[in-house]
Amino acid sequence: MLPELARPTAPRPVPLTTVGAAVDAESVIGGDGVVVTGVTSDSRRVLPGDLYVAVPGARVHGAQFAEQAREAGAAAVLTDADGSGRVVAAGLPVVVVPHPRATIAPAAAAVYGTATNAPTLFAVTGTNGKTTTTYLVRALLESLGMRAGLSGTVERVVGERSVETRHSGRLTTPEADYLHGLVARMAEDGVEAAAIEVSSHGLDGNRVDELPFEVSIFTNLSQDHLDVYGTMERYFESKMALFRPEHTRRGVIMLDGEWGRRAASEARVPVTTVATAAGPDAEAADWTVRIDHEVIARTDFTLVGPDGVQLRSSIALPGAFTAIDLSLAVVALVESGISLDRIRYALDSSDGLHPSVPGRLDLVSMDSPLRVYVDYGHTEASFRAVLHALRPFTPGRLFMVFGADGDRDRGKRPAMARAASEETDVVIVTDYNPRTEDPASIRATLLETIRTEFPEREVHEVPEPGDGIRLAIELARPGDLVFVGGHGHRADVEVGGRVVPFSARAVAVDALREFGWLDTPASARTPGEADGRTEAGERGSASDAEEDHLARAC
Ligand SMILES: CC(=O)N[C@H]1[C@@H](OP(=O)(O)OP(=O)(O)OC[C@H]2O[C@@H](n3ccc(=O)[nH]c3=O)[C@H](O)[C@@H]2O)O[C@H](CO)[C@@H](O)[C@@H]1O[C@H](C)C(=O)N[C@@H](C)C(=O)N[C@H](CCC(=O)O)C(=O)O
Ligand SMILES: Nc1ncnc2c1ncn2[C@@H]1O[C@H](COP(=O)(O)OP(=O)(O)OP(=O)(O)O)[C@@H](O)[C@H]1O
Repeated sequence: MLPELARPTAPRPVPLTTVGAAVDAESVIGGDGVVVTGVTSDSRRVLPGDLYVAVPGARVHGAQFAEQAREAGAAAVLTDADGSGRVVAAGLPVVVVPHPRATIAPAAAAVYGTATNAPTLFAVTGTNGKTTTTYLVRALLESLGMRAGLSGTVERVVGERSVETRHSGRLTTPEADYLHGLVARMAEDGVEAAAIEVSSHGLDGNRVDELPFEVSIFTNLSQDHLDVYGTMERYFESKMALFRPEHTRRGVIMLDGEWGRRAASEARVPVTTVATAAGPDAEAADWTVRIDHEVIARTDFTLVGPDGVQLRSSIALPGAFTAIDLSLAVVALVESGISLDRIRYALDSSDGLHPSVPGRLDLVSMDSPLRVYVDYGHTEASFRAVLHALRPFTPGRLFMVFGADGDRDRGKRPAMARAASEETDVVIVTDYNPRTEDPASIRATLLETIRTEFPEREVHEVPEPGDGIRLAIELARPGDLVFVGGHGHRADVEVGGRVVPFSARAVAVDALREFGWLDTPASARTPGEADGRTEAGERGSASDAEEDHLARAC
């Protein structure tokens, strides 16, 4: 059986006492002569020789799984005083610390050696554009002939190998033990640089501690996650933790808007700023982006930097925001020491960047005269950015099929409904990913805003998302465009706490065929196909161990 993707294949044994010193342990019980070769905070991922970090969580104390960890071959456990009794009872050596979650990263760094042996790491944070920008960083690196890695909402990638995030714990920013293991594997595999999505929850939960980011990108900030943070101020502060010397050497910040300006002034590391040339922050910025020409399949732009240096290029995606995301990626690479001339040469050689960003403004079929896009956006700002991008290329009606996340920031729902109503002609409200919430009440909130504030807007309520997508495609006429917001790359949704298979892309392709928009067999792209990679299995998928774990974890 192959090892997991988030583990080095040739781990080195590290004395438990060394780990104890790295985490400033209160005590190490029974650790003499014990060595560990890996670290995990999930008992279901334990491999022989591991240090299992038993974290007191919101739901359970990880020490409950000490026995299970021992049976899987754990060599020792790191936990707090509350958990240590159970570990001793399970017959394992124990390292005791006051706050186990905060010590996952230093323990993993000590075992995997990631503080000194890691690819050049780029972090991307912000409300919208993290996934997109990490894929653009990776595409740029690959266009320079560099071996690249990635970690984010869609997948974790080491060179040609990848594992989907839904099969590796589902978090955008995984736990620190996973990330350090992944970075160690990248280093072992000759990956030269990698892009990592950093969520605010990841920062709060110490998931990116001890990772030596070279450059961190701030894309933007708008309303999201207020169920957790309460105020935008606290949400902002959580993101700003990334821009401190303990996390990153430098920052690249999109200046446009109040939060961008504040991010630039409150960062505690040297920052380089980017702004749109037409915006009010252009004068103050180190780099500006000007949109030269937009067609639906391509956006041309000029990036102007210090001393007038210039890059004229294009991205094969619609929307000014995609050129902005690419500009941030270019500036981050320049800040890491890669010359702009080298980037220009690479982009000129391929006539701009042709990235594949799974589930972000994803055109479902090249062969259909009706354009249907599937997108992962689930905030007002992302709805507006994407719909503005599509509107100029829609001679007919713009349809939007969407719903809102359950168990997440309820306060953003009216603003999402407002954006959908203002920017489109026909709105179809469906369920999206209700999790444990009552889907009818989520729909009711969205519909109330639409019917009260936009009484003229054509609106349909269709609970089942597949039926909603089918209705849009059935009603559409030549010249219309259908935008499905929310599902993006996802292959499932959570309903009543159960994970149910659902692919908006697959439903859309079937509906295009059913209503006569596609005569030929579907040519729907799968994630990665457009950049030459194919299905997970062919491109070097997760190991059996990883898949097994994941099946159980889901
Ligand atoms: C609020 C939050 O972030 N919670 C995370 C946290 O949960 P928790 O503290 O409640 O942990 P717990 O379930 O009590 O378990 C305690 C410990 O026991 C371990 N355990 C548990 C069961 C078992 O059989 N064996 C075992 O070892 C767990 O791995 C954990 O270490 O630690 C868990 C283990 O890593 C995470 O799965 C969980 O994420 C939950 C599921 C979650 O939904 N998080 C979201 C909010 C999140 O982090 N989202 C951001 C993206 C946001 C965005 O931008 O959209 C992300 O980065 O993904
Ligand atoms: N710079 C940007 N500004 C606004 N919207 C953007 C920007 N970049 C991408 N988007 C759009 O925002 C939505 C989310 O994009 P993406 O998944 O890249 O962001 P994210 O930060 O990773 O979000 P999430 O954490 O929810 O996955 C998509 O609709 C995407 O097309």
